[in-house]
Amino acid sequence: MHWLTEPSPTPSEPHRVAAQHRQATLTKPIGALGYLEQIAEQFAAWQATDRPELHSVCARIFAADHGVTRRGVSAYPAEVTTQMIANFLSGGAAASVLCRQREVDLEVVNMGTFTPVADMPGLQQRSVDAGTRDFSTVPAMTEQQAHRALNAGAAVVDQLNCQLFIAGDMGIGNTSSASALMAALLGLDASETTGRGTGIDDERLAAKTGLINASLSLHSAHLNSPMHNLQCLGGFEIAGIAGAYIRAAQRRIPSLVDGFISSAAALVACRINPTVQRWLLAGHCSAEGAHQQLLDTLELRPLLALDMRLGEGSGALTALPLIESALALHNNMASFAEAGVTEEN
Ligand SMILES: Cc1cc2ncn([C@H]3O[C@H](COP(=O)(O)O)[C@@H](O)[C@H]3O)c2cc1C
Ligand SMILES: O=C(O)c1cccnc1
Repeated sequence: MHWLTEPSPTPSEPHRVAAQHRQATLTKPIGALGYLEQIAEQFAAWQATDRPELHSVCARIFAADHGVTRRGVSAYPAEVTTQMIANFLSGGAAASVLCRQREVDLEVVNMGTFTPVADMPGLQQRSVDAGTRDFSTVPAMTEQQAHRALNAGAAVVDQLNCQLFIAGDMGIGNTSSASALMAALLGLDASETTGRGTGIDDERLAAKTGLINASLSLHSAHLNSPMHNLQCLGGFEIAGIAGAYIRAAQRRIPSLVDGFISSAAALVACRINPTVQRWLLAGHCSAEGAHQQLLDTLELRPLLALDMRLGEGSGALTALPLIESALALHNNMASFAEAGVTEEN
């Protein structure tokens, strides 16, 4: 069997049940901590313990350039991708600040930019090619490139030693790729999956939507499997993130999914290997309009909805304190018996 389709382990149902029983003994009305209780129970199942803890979180930002940027689909020029790689590593990007604040280990993975990026501490060079090709005229990648990008994502996760993985994305133009993938995989019109990304106006949004629909028609004969969708419409960073989610699930490492782009990568991952879904948790719902539907399809409930639309892992990193609170409550609250509080009638 190819590694991509190796099933991930099943999270421990007995430990989920044990954690549910513990929640029922804590000094609060039954269920009163709402979704925070289910998060603690989910971590119990993932870690196969009734007292789950979270000490080590790793974030990896996958960066790549997109040929489709030459069609004016983004409010920003493609060179921002490489400029932001330096900004992540010098500590000035949103993701850098949030990682510092929460003591999250951060590295950037160069999956393939138009211009080479010099080595820097914290940068992994895993370039597949100098950016993808323009998917509005040709397939974004060859099948071999798609596999190389998926393998690179897996290799990143193979090096990790952590209890929770966060993937971030950086790639000017990548909302076009994500929207095209979502439309192709869910059989939707691009008008249902396409948004403003970095903030394009109405006119450019209409052009972006039209371009994606035309691209779906162009590649229609080939859009017949998750791999072929990824190859025709994907980005190297999206493929890297998909490969990372698959390998993380296989290694029993849960992934906290970020925004629209990483969710599109999660959809690709789950279509390649449906057992990945049980190792995913959604950090937030992005302001990119189609994200909620994507999360519904993935059966993931976002922890936050703050109108963020940045990517980089920023939404997932912002949600991290809620997970820490869920686990602290689960582990440290007193039971009715310990506190001498009378239980329900
Ligand atoms: C300075 C800057 C920092 C970013 N960090 C993430 N993105 C986000 O915006 C891009 C996607 O939007 P579009 O498809 O419209 O280009 C991606 O790079 C994504 O990571 C950024 C964008 C900019 C401009
Ligand atoms: O939700 C995201 O990941 C997103 C949305 C807009 C631009 N960049 C990223």
